[in-house]
Formats: sequence, structure tokens, C-alpha cells
Amino acid sequence: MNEMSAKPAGAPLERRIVRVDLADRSYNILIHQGLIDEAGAEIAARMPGVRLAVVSDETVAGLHLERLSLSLKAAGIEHVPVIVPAGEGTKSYDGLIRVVEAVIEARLERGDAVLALGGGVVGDLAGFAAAVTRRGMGFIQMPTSLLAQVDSSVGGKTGINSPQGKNLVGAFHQPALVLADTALLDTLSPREFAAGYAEVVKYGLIDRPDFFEWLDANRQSVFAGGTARTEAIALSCEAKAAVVAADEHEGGVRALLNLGHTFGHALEKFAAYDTARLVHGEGVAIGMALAHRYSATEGLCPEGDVARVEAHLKACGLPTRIQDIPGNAPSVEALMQAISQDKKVARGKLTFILTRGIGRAFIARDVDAGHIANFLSTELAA
Ligand SMILES: NC(=O)c1ccc[n+]([C@@H]2O[C@H](COP(=O)([O-])OP(=O)(O)OC[C@H]3O[C@@H](n4cnc5c(N)ncnc54)[C@H](O)[C@@H]3O)[C@@H](O)[C@H]2O)c1
Ligand SMILES: O=C(O)C(=O)C[C@@H](O)[C@H](O)[C@H](O)COP(=O)(O)O
Ligand SMILES: [Zn+2]
Repeated sequence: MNEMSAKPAGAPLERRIVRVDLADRSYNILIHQGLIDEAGAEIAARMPGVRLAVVSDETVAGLHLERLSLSLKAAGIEHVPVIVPAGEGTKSYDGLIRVVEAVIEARLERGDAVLALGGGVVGDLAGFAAAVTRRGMGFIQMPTSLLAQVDSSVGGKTGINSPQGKNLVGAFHQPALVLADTALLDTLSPREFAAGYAEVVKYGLIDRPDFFEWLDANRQSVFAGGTARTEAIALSCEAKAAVVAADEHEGGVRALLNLGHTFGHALEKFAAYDTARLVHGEGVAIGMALAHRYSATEGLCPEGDVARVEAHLKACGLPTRIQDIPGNAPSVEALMQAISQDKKVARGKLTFILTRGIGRAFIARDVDAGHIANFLSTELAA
């Protein structure tokens, strides 16, 4: 694994830095335990005099905001909290208005910053508020879920859901700094940890087969915490940073990061963003299993690789079939309607991330909607 490591020479294994290389908007992702206590000093060193709106959800704020606030105060950073309800429903027009107005009311200036303390919901919402308030304020990510530490805090995709579908309103707005305190994951529920892990496996399935092999061998250690967990987070950030640096605005290869998402987003919409039924990472897990099975039915992906992917996801407690979502099943029509609103649709034609096997994902354009509908009917009938 050495050639894949994001560990700077001589640094202790538990303290990692990954660079996102984007010319004058480059930034660091700092990853280690206890970072929340150093957050104030890290921010003050990079953004002297900055004032902050700290956006968090009710759950995360109750657990971790006081400690962050102490660290900010110790560094002399003025800040106001903006607390929103937890859950996907907060990534909405109402949620956006609440954050934007709180930032304006607090008289924060363009040179000040919005700090997201939370999972991907808080990060996407706070980042979008930072992108549009005063035509673009500073933005800092302090991700607290596994999903946010390995994926959503990196790369600058921000936004909210619209009634028509996931993330349909948003902007690219890169953070100036990402502070991932791995110890904060100790308070995350096992279900949310597993959901975040789906986005970790995704990097292996896209184009890092040796990372998939490592995860297959070290899965239990990653779930247990400690060095293996930090290693998985750093390697995931490194994988994402490389893709984002190559294609920030998703003109090409960045679409690979959408493996499992065209199906997954349609399933989240079908579940009405009810996180009791389905959370994003679970939708991605089902979506990745579907993408592998569809690729196999098209003669692209070996059946043995499909079986390995399904077995790995199931062993992590993740769903792999549409029928694993509790409650009523969706109709093919409802799923196809949601899929037709996917942001990768070009000139009315579907784009899917398909695969020739583990670590061999590719972007398939002009995918036949009839083939997808037939495949979904077979899946729902099974
Ligand atoms: N911008 C991107 O590139 C990107 C990438 C992946 C996902 N996303 C988006 O991210 C969202 C999913 O993110 P998520 O899975 O983090 O969901 P989330 O933000 O809803 O967090 C999951 C749950 O865990 C709780 N939580 C978070 N951190 C905690 C902690 N340390 N201790 C205890 N509870 C904690 C939250 O309150 C919430 O109830 C989706 O909206 C998805 O579309 C965005
Ligand atoms: O960063 C990206 O690019 C991704 O696609 C990462 C995904 O995990 C994430 O869920 C993202 O929000 C999906 O983006 P979208 O453009 O399909 O809404
Ligand atoms: Zn995702």
C-alpha cells in the first residue's frame, strides 16, 4: 500500500494531510484525531481576522459544537452558530433561506466564512449558502460523518434538493480548508458509518482495484476504528482529490465519482428523502450493486466480480437490492422519471457509470432508456 499512501514522509500514521491541487484555489485536508481542539489555531493561521457562521445540525451541535466553540474562542475567532434540523429534508429551499439570512443578519462580510460542522447535508447546504451569499464568501469544511470525511467535504460540489430530484440546485464552491477529526466518528451510529463506507468502497470499484482488495482484507479493522480507519479515510480523500484536480467541474472523468448515483438518487427521491427508509450511502450501495448487475447483463462485467461486490457490501450491513428498502416498492415508471432528471443527461440521452469489473468503471453515454427500464422491471420482479 505504500505507493498509494497519502502519508507525508516522517509523519505519524495517524496524522495525515491530503492536498487538493486547484491552482490558486488549492487547499489541504487535515485528518487526525482531536483536530477539533486545534481548529481555531489552524483557521486563524490561514485566515487571520476571519469571522465565522458555524452551521451545524441539531444532533451534531449537541455533541460537538461546544468543543469547537472553545477552540475558536481560544484563537480569538468571533463566530455565530446557525443550527438546522438533522436530515436530508434540510437540504431544501427553506434550509437555504435559513442559513443565508442568518449569515446576513450576523453582518458577516464577503471576506468572512461559513464553517460546516456536520455530515454531507450540512456541508452541501452551508457550502451553497457560502457560494451565493454576498456572491461568494469563504467556506471551511469540518466533516463529522464518515461520508463527509471521505467524500462530500472534498471537491466543492454544494447544493440542495428540489422537488424534482437530488442536488438539482447548486454550485461548485471549493472550501479553503477541510478539517477531518476522525475521533468525531466515535459518536456516529453504526448505520451511518456503514452508509459512509459505501462511498469508500466506491473509490476501489471505480479505478483502484488494489484499494478494493485492501478493504476486502481490512474491512473489520476499518469499522473498528484506529489506524485502518484513518488509512481508509486518507486514501479515499487522495482518490477523490486526484479526480477533482483533473476535472473540477465534471466535464469528463469526474462523472466516474457518480458510480451508483443515477440509480441511488432515483431511489432516494422515491423514498421521499425519508432517512428512516434510505440514506444517501445506502442508495449508493444499492446503486453500485445495480450498476454491476446491469453491466453483467450487458455482457460487460464478469459475474464473479458482481458476486464479490455484493458480498462485500452485504458483509458491511449495506443493502444491495431495491427490495431491501423498507415499505412499498417503487414502480419502474417512477424510477425512470427520476433518472430522466439526472444531471448527466445530455441532449435527452442517459449517461451511466458502468463497469468491466472491479476497478474498471467507465462513463457510458447514450445509454438506451428501454434497456434500463427492462433491467429495473426484472430487478423488481426478482
Ligand atoms: N458534495 C458532495 O460531493 C457529496 C458527496 C457525497 C454525498 N453528498 C451528500 O451528502 C449527504 C449525505 O451525507 P451524510 O451521510 O453525512 O448525511 P447527514 O449529513 O444527514 O449525516 C447523517 C446523520 O448523522 C448525524 N451525524 C453526523 N455526524 C455525526 C457525529 N459525528 N456523531 C453523531 N451523529 C452524527 C447527522 O446528524 C445525521 O443525522 C447527502 O445529501 C448527499 O447527497 C454530497
Ligand atoms: O464529487 C462528486 O463529483 C460526486 O459525484 C460525489 C458523490 O458521492 C456525491 O453524492 C455528489 O453529491 C453527487 O453529485 P451529483 O452531481 O450527482 O448531484
Ligand atoms: Zn455520493
